[in-house]
Amino acid sequence: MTHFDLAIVGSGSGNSLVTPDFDGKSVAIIEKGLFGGTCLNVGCIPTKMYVYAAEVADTVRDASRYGVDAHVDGIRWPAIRDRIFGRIDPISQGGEDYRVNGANTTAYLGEGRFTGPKTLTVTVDGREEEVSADQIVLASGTHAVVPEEITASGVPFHTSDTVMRMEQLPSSMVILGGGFIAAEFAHVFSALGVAVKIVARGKQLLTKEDADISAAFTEQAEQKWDVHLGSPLERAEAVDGGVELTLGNGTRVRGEVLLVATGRAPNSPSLDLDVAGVDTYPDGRIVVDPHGRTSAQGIWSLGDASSPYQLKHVANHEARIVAHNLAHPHDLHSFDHRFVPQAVFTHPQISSVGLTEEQARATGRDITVKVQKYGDVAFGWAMEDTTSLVKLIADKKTKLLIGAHFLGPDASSLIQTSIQAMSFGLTVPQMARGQYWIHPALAEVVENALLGLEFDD
Ligand SMILES: Cc1cc2nc3c(=O)[nH]c(=O)nc-3n(C[C@H](O)[C@H](O)[C@H](O)COP(=O)(O)OP(=O)(O)OC[C@H]3O[C@@H](n4cnc5c(N)ncnc54)[C@H](O)[C@@H]3O)c2cc1C
Ligand SMILES: NC(=O)c1ccc[n+]([C@@H]2O[C@H](COP(=O)([O-])OP(=O)(O)OC[C@H]3O[C@@H](n4cnc5c(N)ncnc54)[C@H](O)[C@@H]3O)[C@@H](O)[C@H]2O)c1
Repeated sequence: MTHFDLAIVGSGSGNSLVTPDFDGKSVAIIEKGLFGGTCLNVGCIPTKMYVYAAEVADTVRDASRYGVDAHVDGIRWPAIRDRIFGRIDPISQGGEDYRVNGANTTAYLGEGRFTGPKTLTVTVDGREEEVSADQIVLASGTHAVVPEEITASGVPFHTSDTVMRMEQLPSSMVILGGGFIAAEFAHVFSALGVAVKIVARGKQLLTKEDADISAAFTEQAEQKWDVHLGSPLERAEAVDGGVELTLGNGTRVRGEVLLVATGRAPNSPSLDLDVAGVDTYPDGRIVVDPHGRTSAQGIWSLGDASSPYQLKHVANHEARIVAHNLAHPHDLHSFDHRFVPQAVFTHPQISSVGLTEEQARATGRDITVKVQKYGDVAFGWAMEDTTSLVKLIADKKTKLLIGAHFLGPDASSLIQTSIQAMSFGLTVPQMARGQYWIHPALAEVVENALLGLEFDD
């Protein structure tokens, strides 16, 4: 058994816990998969690199609207794939090497599980190694969940872990799920020329978004993709040249390749947490207090493993808080989950922060709502935009923004002023008229939305 000052399970956000506070102390990093975790290897980073390529293709296809004639001559999938992973894989490998050869770090490249209250056994190349530590951080993330109808059927399928490394582009793809991953990959693969068919059990896509955003997105999606909503999956079969899904309403949806995007669940079951006295919620999420402490003394958790948000910026924030708390036990900082934004990098792009209109009304507050079209500001004219919108929701009494929702180009960037105002308590009048808005930038759509919110005085 080797004893450490700190042991970390998971090299995603967990990797950033090795701060200068641990110089001169011993740290074990336990990682069973690709070093750097989900975001770097199979999540945010490669998906957005594909999204960018998809947008280049869409821009070319759309060029004639502006009097610029152009067309896509071809999509070189291997070139796109190899460019993306040619950049990412060395970063992952470099991160691993850095920890393997670190002055105060020991990397255990295998699966860890608790075999005692502060003891983990890690299986490395079939060998069992015991690691104990004064403090342990569980940054163990989540994995893709695949419905039993798919696993039991034996049909071949991809998840987000594998689909980006396919050998060649299929002619068609069935995507099961109507959430973030489904929406992003539908955009990527359709822009790259694949016929996309979406099967989602909800009545709309992205049902957790504000109802206006979800409805507008679903309407646009139905114009581009073959979308099947509101009927559960009944069975899956391998057919000549691909996979066929049969839905509860009898519809059959067939594609060369199946991508399953039906949510992600915590990796906690494989950690034998009960041995260490670490409590979990029924969904497997590790229970933590606002400082990141689990129910077991000296064991902490952060990121997807324990957070209500499966988002990298939240995992990064929580890692910063836990890194501080590990070194400053008498000055504990707390997670700030007041205004957590999110963006779906699909087409059109979507972003949100705060309450949906439905949630805002449910609080009983007197609210004011403004929907502002991109097409009504100068830059929107330049873009010939007819479908993009901003929806702001404010509390009439406090004049504070309580929700912001964007659907359209640059949604993930345009929302930042709203996040900032909500985080720092700026009122709508302060935001709208207490600063300049560059003319004729697209951000004027936010300025106009703010000016459209109505207050009594
Ligand atoms: C396709 C996709 C796209 C995404 N895009 C975005 C995006 O654009 N923006 C965004 O904010 N978020 C995005 N996310 C979510 C984001 O990737 C996660 O929120 C983030 O990676 C969570 O970080 P983490 O450190 O908590 O967990 P992870 O990065 O998942 O790291 C956990 C690590 O722990 C390891 N591990 C688990 N159990 C054990 C064990 N027992 N022993 C040893 N090692 C173990 C795993 O192998 C993994 O490497 C995306 C996710 C996916 C799947
Ligand atoms: N841009 C981003 O920030 C980004 C991008 C991708 C993923 N993520 C994170 O990763 C998480 C996982 O993404 P996701 O799209 O897999 O999950 P999700 O929760 O966003 O969507 C899951 C979808 O699958 C459906 N579903 C669940 N079980 C099903 C079943 N048995 N049969 C049919 N449909 C079923 C749900 O109704 C839902 O539409 C997201 O919640 C998000 O936090 C973030």
